[in-house]
Amino acid sequence: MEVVLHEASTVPMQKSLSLHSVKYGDSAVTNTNETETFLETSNGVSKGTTFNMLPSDSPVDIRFDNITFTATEGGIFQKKTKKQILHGVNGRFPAGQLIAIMGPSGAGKSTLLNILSGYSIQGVSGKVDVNGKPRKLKAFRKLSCYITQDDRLQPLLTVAENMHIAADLKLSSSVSQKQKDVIIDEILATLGLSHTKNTRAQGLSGGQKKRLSIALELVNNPLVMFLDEPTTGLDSSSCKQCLELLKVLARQGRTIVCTIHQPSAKLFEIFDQVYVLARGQCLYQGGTANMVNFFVDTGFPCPEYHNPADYVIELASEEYGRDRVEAMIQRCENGKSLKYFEYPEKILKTDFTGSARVDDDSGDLQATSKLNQLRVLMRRGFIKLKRDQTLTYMRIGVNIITALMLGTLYLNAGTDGSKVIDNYNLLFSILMHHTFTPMMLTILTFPTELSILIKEHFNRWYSLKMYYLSVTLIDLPLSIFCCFLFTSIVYYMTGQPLDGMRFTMFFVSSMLVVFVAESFGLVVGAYFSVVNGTFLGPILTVPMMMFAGFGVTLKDLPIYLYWGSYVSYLRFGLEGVVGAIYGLNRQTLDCPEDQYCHYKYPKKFLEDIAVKPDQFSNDVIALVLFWFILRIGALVVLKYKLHSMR
Ligand SMILES: Nc1ncnc2c1ncn2[C@@H]1O[C@H](COP(=O)(O)OP(=O)(O)OP(=O)(O)O)[C@@H](O)[C@H]1O
Repeated sequence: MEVVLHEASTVPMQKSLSLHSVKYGDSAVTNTNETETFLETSNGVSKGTTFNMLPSDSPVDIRFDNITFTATEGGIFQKKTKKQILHGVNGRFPAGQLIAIMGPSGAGKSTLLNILSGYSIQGVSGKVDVNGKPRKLKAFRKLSCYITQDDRLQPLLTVAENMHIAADLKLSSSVSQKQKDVIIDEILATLGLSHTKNTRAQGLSGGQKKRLSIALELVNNPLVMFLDEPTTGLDSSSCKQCLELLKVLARQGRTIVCTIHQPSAKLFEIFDQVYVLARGQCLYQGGTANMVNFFVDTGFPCPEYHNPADYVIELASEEYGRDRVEAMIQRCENGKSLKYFEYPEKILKTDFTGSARVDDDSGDLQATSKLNQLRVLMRRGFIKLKRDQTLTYMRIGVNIITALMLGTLYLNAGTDGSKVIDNYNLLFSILMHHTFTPMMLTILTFPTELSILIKEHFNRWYSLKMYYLSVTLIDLPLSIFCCFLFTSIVYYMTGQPLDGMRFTMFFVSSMLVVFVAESFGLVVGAYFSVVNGTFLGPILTVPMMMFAGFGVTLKDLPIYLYWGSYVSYLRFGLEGVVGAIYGLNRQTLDCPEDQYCHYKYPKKFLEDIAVKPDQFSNDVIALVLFWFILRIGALVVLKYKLHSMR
């Protein structure tokens, strides 16, 4: 059967093809045994390709009434002010249509898109109906997806790997690997990405990245797609390809809503329906072709040879005065009027029987089990770790170089009774290394992950807890390896006692300090930007150093500041490593004949610095508690952050 894309004015909904369907995930893969030619275009990505995924459920019709959005402005210590962005807008986005939300910069396009997709929930009032019933957000999220303006892809993974990870997370476990491969191949072929399968996402062109972003969300066959400025950054040919592809997807019965800035006349024609915003109010809603009639009806016709898309933006920007804008808002009744829709009787359905999924808010948001999410995220994490060789080698290299430097600087300080203070300084330097290296690495790298997390989490790829657990686990092997390497080199070169027990205590204390510092970095990185985090991380670590007993010993700490030693994880780390080296009844230290050895007796040294040598188990418990609390803290901060952004 040949399905040819119709003109924008016709309304071909989902075709009834002779199909056999394979149920997968939320939807169905529907295989036709005939070729569909979607687009009559020479440069269209889909010409002659077979695209067999049709939505399995009834199409989704979105209607919104009296939508108002009020933003709260003002920082933590500033007076809060309210700013109304959307002013009671109304509208209807029927299924099977490619819809553009247009308007000048700041008109409220992204705000409206965010509200309709369910991404923005705070400060919103009004009503959104899905197939005639009030939208159930959980159910709606299960059948929709949001594609952000910036391409939030995993740059180190190839196109095929990105797709397989998406399929493994977004398709039910009952779908076999073979079926997933078929789905992936089909999507990539349709989007013209088959030849880039083995290219890493970072090596794709802007248009290919955009198509990959769409491909990833198509994996579970959503009925509704929201795209924020899908053509930004693309050349005119790529823009056309991208919009034509979206039109194909719309024609199959999906509701596709995009925000777009100022399309050329050619691009504008591709859309079925336009929704124009001017300062948070609806200026026009209806068929693309009818917009010119609308201008005539309001008494402000579009000048001859003028692109209607340009004209409407000029109008909305008030280039021809505010009164024209007011007249148009009134004429389209702020989006209530359906007069300018093409074939309103056909597309503006009122009978929505048989669309069960729009009501189904039962079960988890994610398609697969928690265990599967963790497994897939760990797999992705290890691939990234392996590919990000610069960072991985840098981490190993920094540990080796720092260990060699400290080893050379404090050569044999561990056995020499005249160098006990030097050795103490070394122990503190080691803890500084274990604090700053992992903390700064996390503060610098985590915020870049955050944008991908926000997109994937909103699109229901995985739960936040599983993502967080994977982040925690993935880094463990490399952190342990680096710490072991560092400890072994420093310990041996500086002549610390070669005793298995002492070495183990030393390594365990060091390792726990690394884990705590990493978790602290995660709390900071989850909340603050890279710039603020880079400033705050070290600043907040300085009091920890002060209260650890370095510089001012714990004995000399003023009583009113003693509490500080309990909140400083470095204090427990220092106690652990000092106990490992000078505790366990260490014998008298060697003292060179020509030297004065004030701390020849380790016991005296421990007394002077007020460190109890028998506290190792308490130190471990305290550090594990810090680790645990900070990890939970970072999860809470992340959850808050994801929630507050909505
Ligand atoms: N959370 C918020 N707090 C304060 N102001 C906001 C908030 N969200 C949106 N705004 C303001 O609302 C207006 C509309 O923003 P929006 O991002 O929706 O515009 P837009 O039409 O998508 O613009 P552009 O095309 O430039 O992306 C802007 O002036 C923006 O600063």
